[in-house]
Amino acid sequence: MRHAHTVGQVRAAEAELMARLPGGTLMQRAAAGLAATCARLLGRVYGSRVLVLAGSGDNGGDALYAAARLAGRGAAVSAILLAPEKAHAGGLAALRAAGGRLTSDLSAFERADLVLDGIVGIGARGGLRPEAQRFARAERRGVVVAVDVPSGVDPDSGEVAGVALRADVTVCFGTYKPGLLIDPGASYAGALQLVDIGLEPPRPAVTVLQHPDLAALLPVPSAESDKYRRGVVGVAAGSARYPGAALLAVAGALRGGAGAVRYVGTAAEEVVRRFPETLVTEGSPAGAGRVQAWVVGPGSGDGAARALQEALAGQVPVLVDADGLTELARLGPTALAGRTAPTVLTPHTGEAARLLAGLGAGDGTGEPAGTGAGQRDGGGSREPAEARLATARRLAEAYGATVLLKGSTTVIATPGGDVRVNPTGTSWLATAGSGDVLSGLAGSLLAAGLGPLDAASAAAYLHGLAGREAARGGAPVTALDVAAALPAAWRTVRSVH
Ligand SMILES: NC(=O)C1=CN([C@@H]2O[C@H](COP(=O)(O)OP(=O)(O)OC[C@H]3O[C@@H](n4cnc5c(N)ncnc54)[C@H](O)[C@@H]3O)[C@@H](O)[C@H]2O)[C@@H](O)CC1
Ligand SMILES: [K+]
Repeated sequence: MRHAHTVGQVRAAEAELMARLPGGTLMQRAAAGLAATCARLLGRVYGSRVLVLAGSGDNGGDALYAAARLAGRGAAVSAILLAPEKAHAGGLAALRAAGGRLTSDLSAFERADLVLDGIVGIGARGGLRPEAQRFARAERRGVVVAVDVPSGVDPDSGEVAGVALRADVTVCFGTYKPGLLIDPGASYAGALQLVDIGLEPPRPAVTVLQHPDLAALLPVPSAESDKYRRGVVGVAAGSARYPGAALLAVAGALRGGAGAVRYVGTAAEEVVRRFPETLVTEGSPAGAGRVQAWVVGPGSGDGAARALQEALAGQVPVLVDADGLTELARLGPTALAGRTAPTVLTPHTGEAARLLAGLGAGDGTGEPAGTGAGQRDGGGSREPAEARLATARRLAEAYGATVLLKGSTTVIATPGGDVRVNPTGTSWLATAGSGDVLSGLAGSLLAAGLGPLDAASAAAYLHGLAGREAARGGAPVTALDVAAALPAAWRTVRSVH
């Protein structure tokens, strides 16, 4: 599990630690870890060409001290100072003493075996300044190692206002920063290396799961398991207008670890023809047999209102998606007020906007917020990352539900303030119906006994891996391909232990 902390949290933890340690200790720890990673990347330090890009703050200080260590081991180190009069004095003196030299020759960037990006770290304000921008655009041959954060990436949100330096490796100090885990920042960070500098930060702002976490979370049938003990997931999806959504949600649910899938709705015949292992009922959730979790809404069209009401009235977890979300936005958060079992909402950006608009609904003061049931567009994710984090948090708190906000980096937030971001996403998943597969999958994990945060984040993780697996070699994928690749995704996470 990777934990990330905001700049504010890092600064507070650093201040607390620095008060107990001799001055400069943290920077030396950071520089030692940074130099060790650079040495590993170079293989042979002696005779290698290293270029330092040093800004005016402590990020530049880290880079200069690390470069001094490399110079001490025989690397030919040169440094470009972006603001020479404000460069870190101690770091610069150390580099000079070790034989490093200053340069203003930009071609050094292109020639270096390794570039240390110490332009700016957690002190970044706004987009990269003009004098730094040319490095983001320059050609280079060697490895780029970002110090703490790739310069130009907002450490808290992952936003890139304009350009940023693309790193092969980012060496971060004390804890990961959210911007390294969230796109677009994540795509600039390369491989992440954490250097322990003794920081003890509080509860993380953002957490990211890794393969071993998934392997520990995913259900394994025991010797006593039968299909009912493994959980039955009810899927209320599909309509005359969108029968395919029923098939896709069921396809996801069948690969989610529940012991059985119970489909309820108008597409019963198609579902059982395609997936004969499914239990089917033509009615609505109230008339169906017992389930351990409901998935409501994919392609439900006009049937969404009744299905949602009946599913919410039960005391099992309910996952609401698509037309179910449009209906929930119309009703507002009061529709969930009496629930004792968890609710999971899986909006894309357009649905999230409807849910936000729905915050005034249902309390007698707001206008109904729905913008047309049955609408299956608006799945884009161009909203800034920072806004997406805030949106997920706000919806989770206001609706008292776990919210999985789909996008290039899917964000999962709980009403209690936990936030996870999914690291496995791929743009190949931006394909019609892939959200329906995700809903079925997450509902199935809920029925199998995972809590709402774990079910939603494990589903996003597996779904992303399955998307990558299906698109292997650069082929376009369909939602059914993603569902079919889910078993491979399970095997992948279980193979790493
Ligand atoms: N505070 C600490 O205890 C520690 C800090 N460390 C390092 O110190 C860094 C933070 O240092 P600072 O607080 O000095 O801040 P930074 O060095 O990250 O940035 C501040 C400087 O960058 C310039 N700057 C700000 N935004 C910019 C932009 N968009 N484009 C170009 N330049 C910009 C500012 O003029 C300012 O002088 C961390 O990222 C980490 O690398 C580490 O040494 C570990 C310990
Ligand atoms: K940096």
